[in-house]
Amino acid sequence: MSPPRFPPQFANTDHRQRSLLQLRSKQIALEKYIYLNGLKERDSHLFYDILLENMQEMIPILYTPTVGEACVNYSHIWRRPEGLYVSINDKGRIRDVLATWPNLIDGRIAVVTDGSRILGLGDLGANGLPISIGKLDLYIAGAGIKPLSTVPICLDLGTNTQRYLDDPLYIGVRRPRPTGPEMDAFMDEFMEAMKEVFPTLLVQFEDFSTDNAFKYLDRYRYQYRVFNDDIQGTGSVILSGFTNAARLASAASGLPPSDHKILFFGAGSAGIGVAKQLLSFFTMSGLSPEEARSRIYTVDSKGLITADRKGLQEHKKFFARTDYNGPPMTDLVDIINYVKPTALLGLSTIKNAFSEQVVKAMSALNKRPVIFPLSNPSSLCELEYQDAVEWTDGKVIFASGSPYKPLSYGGVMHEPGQGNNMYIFPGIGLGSILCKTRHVSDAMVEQAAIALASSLTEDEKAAELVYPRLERIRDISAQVAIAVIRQAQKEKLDDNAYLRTLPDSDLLGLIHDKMWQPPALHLQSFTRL
Ligand SMILES: NC(=O)C1=CN([C@@H]2O[C@H](COP(=O)(O)OP(=O)(O)OC[C@H]3O[C@@H](n4cnc5c(N)ncnc54)[C@H](OP(=O)(O)O)[C@@H]3O)[C@@H](O)[C@H]2O)C=CC1
Ligand SMILES: CC(=O)C(=O)O
Ligand SMILES: [Mg+2]
Repeated sequence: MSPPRFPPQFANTDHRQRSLLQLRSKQIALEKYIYLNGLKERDSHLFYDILLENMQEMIPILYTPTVGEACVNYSHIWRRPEGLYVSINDKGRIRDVLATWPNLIDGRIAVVTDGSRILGLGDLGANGLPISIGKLDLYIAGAGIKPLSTVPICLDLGTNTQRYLDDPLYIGVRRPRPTGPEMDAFMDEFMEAMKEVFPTLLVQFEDFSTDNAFKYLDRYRYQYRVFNDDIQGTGSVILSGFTNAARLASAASGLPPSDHKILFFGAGSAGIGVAKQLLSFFTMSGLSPEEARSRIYTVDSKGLITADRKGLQEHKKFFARTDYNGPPMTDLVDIINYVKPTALLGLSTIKNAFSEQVVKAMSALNKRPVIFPLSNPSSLCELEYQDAVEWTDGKVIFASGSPYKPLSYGGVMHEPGQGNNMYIFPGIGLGSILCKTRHVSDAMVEQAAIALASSLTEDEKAAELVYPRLERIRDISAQVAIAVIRQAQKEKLDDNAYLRTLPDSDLLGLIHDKMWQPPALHLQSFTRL
């Protein structure tokens, strides 16, 4: 049978517009996600073509916030296999399961989640796969990684979420999650098998629950080419945004950078990962490591974290305060009035935790308070942008994990920042792949942050942005990638001698040349429809 024919008057631009029109005709965000997912299957080049042209519109669908909804409902909206599931029942033959992936030779980057903490939505089990897919779409769109070289993986290890175990359509293994030695043995076999099957692959750990996020990063970071996006990627992106925010705040207050004080609301993998990375803001401002640590305060569900608290988890100990000996301090306004922070960062998953009283307390202490409600998706964000602007009379320096739209207040347009690791991981991945680094070092992550912070254009600085505009993400990823490559070379972690011979301008050119572009659309590609 001959393939279906298309009317001769069909033109590529029509097809782009038709797809966009169909997308825009859907009123519900999850329906837009399902539509785009189908388009990717029918014609992936067209999908990436319109993604690159319409990032502001499409990234919030493919990534946070809508990807959160897609994950929560994944078993119900599932259409087709689109990633690799490695199940706890595959223990003993994980290598064979990985070897079923169709593009073994091309595999360069895998995003691996175990679904145990998807965004702030909790344990979604096997429904977590769309987060790996969404992150990899950002690698493709944001850093020009070839689609065929990306490997989305969800470890299907069970779930402790009863409603999924009870759901007849749940696509994952119906059992509680493994713990301790059983989980460790699975992860050891998985990582070993990944190295065997995909020898040059970079692994990005994504959305593991906090205990396992820290544990497996420590366990594998010098053994394999691996990094944890929630700890290191988020640390890097917030170091960058905070550096720019502190400059604006200091310009208003006259406060030297080293006098900033940061209060973290939320002390999980993201909160502590960011806090550790922000130490270098203070050390770069001239403080000793110990002085830097003293500028950071952390709060969890029990209040201000102090060293005298019984049973304090390991990852919270480093920032636990030894200079407060009073009764537990649990009210955020009290904590703010005690600490007197210049910046309040939310990584707590608690919607609207930054109430009007909280924001006004920050405003009373600071001419320009830095407030970053970073929890994802938007339904869990600690503070709406509109409230932040109104309650600070337009003075807030703001970045959130999920996107908000610019708004007008007091006759002036205000533009929020998006403090999301999506500005960092594509460049870290691209740089790591190109220079064939053996590991992703802390200094590489730090250099990525510095490159991102310095990437603002004059126009973006004039608009008082703390992050660049999303349309420039490929340029930004290229700058981040250069910084990552140069640092890997400095530490002799790289294995691509040619890149060492290139001056920065040529290296930048090479990076741009390596970025994948969707091929020019032509009608033949539609015969699959
Ligand atoms: N913007 C970005 O790029 C990124 C954002 N995130 C977001 O950060 C959030 C947190 O992620 P992660 O650290 O892994 O998650 P965790 O669940 O490990 O951490 C949440 C933290 O918030 C604390 N918390 C919970 N309830 C309260 C409360 N009522 N008052 C004060 N603190 C509270 C928890 O306290 P306790 O320890 O006592 O339970 C814990 O320390 C998620 O929403 C995630 O989407 C993550 C990565 C990147
Ligand atoms: C952005 C991200 O990685 C998270 O919210 O987990
Ligand atoms: Mg994450």
